[in-house]
Amino acid sequence: MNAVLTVDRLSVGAGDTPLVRDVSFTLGRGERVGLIGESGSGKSLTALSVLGLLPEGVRAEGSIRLAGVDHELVGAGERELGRIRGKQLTMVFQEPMTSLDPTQRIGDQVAEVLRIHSRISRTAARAHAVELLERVRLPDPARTARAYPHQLSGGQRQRVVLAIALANRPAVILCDEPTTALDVTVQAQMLALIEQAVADDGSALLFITHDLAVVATICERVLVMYGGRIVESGPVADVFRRPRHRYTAGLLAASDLTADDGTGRLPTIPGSVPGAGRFPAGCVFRTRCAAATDVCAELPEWTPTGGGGYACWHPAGTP
Ligand SMILES: Nc1ncnc2c1ncn2[C@@H]1O[C@H](COP(=O)(O)OP(=O)(O)OP(=O)(O)O)[C@@H](O)[C@H]1O
Repeated sequence: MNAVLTVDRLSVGAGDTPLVRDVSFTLGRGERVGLIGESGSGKSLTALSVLGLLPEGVRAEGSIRLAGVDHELVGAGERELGRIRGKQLTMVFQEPMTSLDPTQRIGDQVAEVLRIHSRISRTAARAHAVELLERVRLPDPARTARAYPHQLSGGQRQRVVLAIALANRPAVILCDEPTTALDVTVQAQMLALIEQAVADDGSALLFITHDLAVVATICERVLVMYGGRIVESGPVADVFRRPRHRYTAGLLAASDLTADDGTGRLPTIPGSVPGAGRFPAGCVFRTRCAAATDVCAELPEWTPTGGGGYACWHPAGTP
């Protein structure tokens, strides 16, 4: 595999307290990897370490390397990191207003990230910004470009953040619960956009989420964190069907990654995998779901779950 991001023995701590321990993983070009784990297991600190955005008093050790960048990211200076952030490495957070400036028009904010990293005229950047807003399917992009963040819905704001993240065709996109605050339909549209964007640009995706259905929908590989460590990793289908770590099995059993019978309740499927508890024996996960409601209507196996994601399984042997 051609690794674009290599994290090697990353440890993060605050004073003497270890928070992330000995985490190693790679992301290949165009690869979509989920990072799951209970609250406080170290997912966000891992992603923030990659961006060099750890909070005051929290320090990283180990190695983080980005293909094409000849220096180490752990301990790199603000100047070096500033050249990489927003260009090769971008992040989409859960709450779009933490990323957007409430006093600046949307189009100017998108244009700014283009101009920081490449020498293009203000006019060209503005025109490209409108194209990017169109790419994330915002209605009337030229008008949206003139709007301020408070004039958009939460889902539209998150699309703007995605447009900013995609602006410079990054090598790696880190997403930290980007769809958690959105309603089910908007969440599905956002996932489809992210999937399409990484496919178009060949970016690697690290997707942090609590929602295992989202992982089954969008990711090929998954890393499971527990107590600051990666306790299990592998292709989504393998890890979800045959979890090896007790914690992963518990996480799957507690998840709502199961078929919805239309009642809004989430029944247990008979014949489920021991330990995981909810999947039909021999089921195969589809990881290239378009994540759109209309797809689910056409194909019953693409079933919306109560958690707002999509359980993308179908019986083994079906194409
Ligand atoms: N600034 C900080 N100082 C000290 N400890 C911190 C700091 N930020 C986070 N932590 C601790 O580090 C651990 C990992 O936090 P992190 O935010 O990475 O977890 P997470 O897996 O992303 O959780 P969540 O799913 O709730 O976002 C937690 O125990 C958290 O309390």
